[in-house]
Amino acid sequence: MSEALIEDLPSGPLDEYRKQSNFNWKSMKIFFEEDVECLGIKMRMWNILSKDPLFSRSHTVQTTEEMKKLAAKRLRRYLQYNFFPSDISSIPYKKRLRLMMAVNEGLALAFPDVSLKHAVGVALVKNTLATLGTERHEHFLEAMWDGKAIACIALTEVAHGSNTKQMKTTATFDKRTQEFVIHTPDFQAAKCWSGNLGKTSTLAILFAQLIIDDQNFGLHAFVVPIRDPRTLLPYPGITVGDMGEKIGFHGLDNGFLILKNYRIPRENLLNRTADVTTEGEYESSFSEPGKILGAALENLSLARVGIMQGSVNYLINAVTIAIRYGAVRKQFSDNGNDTEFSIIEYPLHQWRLFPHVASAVVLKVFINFFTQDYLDAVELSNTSDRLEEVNYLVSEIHSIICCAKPLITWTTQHAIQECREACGGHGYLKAAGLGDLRNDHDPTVTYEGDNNVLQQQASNWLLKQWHNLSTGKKIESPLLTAQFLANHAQIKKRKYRKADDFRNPKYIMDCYEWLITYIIEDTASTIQNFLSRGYSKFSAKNHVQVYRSCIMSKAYAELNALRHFWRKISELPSDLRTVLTNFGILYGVFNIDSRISYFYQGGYCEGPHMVHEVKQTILDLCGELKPNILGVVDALSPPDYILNSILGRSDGKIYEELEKSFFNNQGNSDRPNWWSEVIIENAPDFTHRRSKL
Ligand SMILES: Cc1cc2nc3c(=O)[nH]c(=O)nc-3n(C[C@H](O)[C@H](O)[C@H](O)COP(=O)(O)OP(=O)(O)OC[C@H]3O[C@@H](n4cnc5c(N)ncnc54)[C@H](O)[C@@H]3O)c2cc1C
Repeated sequence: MSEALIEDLPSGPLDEYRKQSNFNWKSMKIFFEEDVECLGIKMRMWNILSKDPLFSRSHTVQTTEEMKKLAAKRLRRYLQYNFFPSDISSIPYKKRLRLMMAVNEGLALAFPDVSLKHAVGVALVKNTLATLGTERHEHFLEAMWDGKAIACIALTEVAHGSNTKQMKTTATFDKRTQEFVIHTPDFQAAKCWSGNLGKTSTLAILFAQLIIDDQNFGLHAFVVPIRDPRTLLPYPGITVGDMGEKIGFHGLDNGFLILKNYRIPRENLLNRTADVTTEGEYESSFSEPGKILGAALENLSLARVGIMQGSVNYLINAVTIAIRYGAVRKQFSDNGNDTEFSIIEYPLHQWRLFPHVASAVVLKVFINFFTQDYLDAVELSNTSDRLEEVNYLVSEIHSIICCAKPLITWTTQHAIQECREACGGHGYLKAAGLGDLRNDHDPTVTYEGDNNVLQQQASNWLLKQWHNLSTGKKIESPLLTAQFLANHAQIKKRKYRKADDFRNPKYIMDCYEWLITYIIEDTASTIQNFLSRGYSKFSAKNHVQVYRSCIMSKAYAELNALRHFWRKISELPSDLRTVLTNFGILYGVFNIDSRISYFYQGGYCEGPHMVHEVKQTILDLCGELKPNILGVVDALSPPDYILNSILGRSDGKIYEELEKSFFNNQGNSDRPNWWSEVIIENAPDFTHRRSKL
């Protein structure tokens, strides 16, 4: 991909700030996009969709029914387009998945409903079939590749979401007929929330407790036909429906499902890790059934990676809108002078927004490059017969994802709200785009694992490494994310000195290592304390979540993000590296500031100096980053068609767009046809009355 292929941005009110940046934004864009082929495929897709009336962008409010219909029609058209290379199914696994992710990312930016319908109904199901299924599921997989089936993932039940082990749907083997009998015992066991299930899916990948002769072998995945693909009517034995109005993602038909002794062939069990023979024998390639559940759910982490990619893109969209608006919007002047300042000139406005731009920069680079690590690990686990050997790697990847997804989605959630407020009243217009970003992004903190629950898995993994250390075993961290703990004795001795330099990335990383080591040790000893007082392990762990484990997970996620970031930007030419280094530092110090009390509590520092230095570094950096802020946002942002915000357009013509928005708003100046129902009798006509005074 050459810079020449990236179009220049239109001239306008943003020129003044654009001129101030001292690097080539197109070179930076190429760096952010990471993979030339992925960017090419996205650009081609955007270009085609922008010319298709079915994909025209609008700011009008539609009914939920209309939005569901539109999303379903768009999904069908999208599948017909087939944006993947024609040989996609024969491309090696890792490359294939990266390309599929790129297309999904591109779609999610503009059409999140369609993208989620595709992600859960096609991509995720394909991946589940490919990784948990075997050759006997090829016909399902082929149908998915050919766009002949829309499916759904049915895991969550009415009474259980996070605690998957307690799911009550059963799949009982009937040796006589060689079938599984799928059954929903009561309403609380009804499957719910499954995307596409409400109106459109014909197949479900359904998770149920596998029962043979009254023995429960745990949660397993089954392919379950739901609706007749020719009529979209449910098969007998199936009760299925839409869950109703939600607070966002209106085009997605989230559904519920109740099965009454519904029979499926034995072969519909996804049997890569465990099978049931014709004789009703349970055969597992694992010794412990618990690990089967782990393998099945690990497969779902692909969706978590997709969520992180999408979430960072939402963050980018939000900061793009707020920064461009802040550069054009002017309020107040000094000393009666008529020349007003752009609101981006105010230190308070910079402090509210620039750390979010820094998050967008760091997290974009992190997720790009972590995706590669993730795909390497998936490839290894899918190709190796000795699955237990990749256990360490999978566990580490799992823990990274379990804290990175909360970090990224919460960061974005908070940033969108700040960006909405930073655009003042106009930010509240639907046409500003921030409201849709906020509502559509919101469930990412819940689905594919509630953030608070996921974080516990990351902190448990860290505590396990700590336990290994203290019992003389080795740290199980092939990706080296926790290797620093081996140096804990030295790390704990670190103290803040006045000469310490927060502008030095290495020093920031030292702070993080100290923080995490301190919290892990404190958490582990507090758990021991609870255990010695008779608490169960479960209860003891629950009592260290607040102020300890949660913070440990967050800090570990930030450390991982920064590590990837420093490593990757070190390969850049110096102009780009210098600019991005400062964004990385701002990200680090801003987050250290929010945890500063731990540095005092743990004796890392005393007196006011450290906190003063941290805060001053943030303020100084905000001022220093201002000349480059627009350039960085331009490098991150998608094209206007995708951003679809009247406040965030690349030409900066916000007032022209607002005017169009006011006047193109259909019926805006019409008298409402219900006017006669609301007029007030004998209301005075002030054009005919004069004051008697
Ligand atoms: C838009 C959308 C799409 C979805 N799509 C699908 C889909 O396609 N397929 C599917 O199967 N599901 C889907 N889901 C469901 C989703 O995966 C679940 O909602 C999610 O896993 C959380 O489960 P839950 O709702 O039961 O929450 P719960 O587990 O009941 O959690 C409720 C609250 O309790 C807290 N909590 C729970 N346990 C603990 C604990 N041990 N310690 C402290 N706090 C705790 C959580 O942090 C959370 O805040 C979707 C959900 C949404 C909103």
